[in-house]
Amino acid sequence: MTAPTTAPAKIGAAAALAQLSGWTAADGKDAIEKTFRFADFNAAFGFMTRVAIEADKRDHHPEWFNVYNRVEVTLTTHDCDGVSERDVQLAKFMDGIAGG
Ligand SMILES: C[C@H](O)[C@H](O)[C@H]1CNC2=NC(N)=NC(=O)C2=N1
Repeated sequence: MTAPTTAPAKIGAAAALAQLSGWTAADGKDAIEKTFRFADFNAAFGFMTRVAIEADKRDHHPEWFNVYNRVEVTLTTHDCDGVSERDVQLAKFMDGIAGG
């Protein structure tokens, strides 16, 4: 794990969504959300495992909820109490490995 040394700048959900596809703004807090669907639990959990390893390397972790083949993800940055570029980068990583 590599801890970031400076707090990230808050860019807000709208600025993040302008750089992403399939993500939406969360209700009630500055965060972005996406629901990923996979062929089965094995594929969903494989995705979560790959994301978990990368997220820990980045010291930037998702909120998520999994049932069978569905993974609901919420990204926000606690360190700036809103969406930062770190969320955009993690969202792009997830999109890149999710396929489809
Ligand atoms: C101490 C540790 O570096 C911080 O709490 C990290 C951990 N993971 C994190 N994850 C997210 N999503 N936002 C953060 O601000 C954050 N901060």
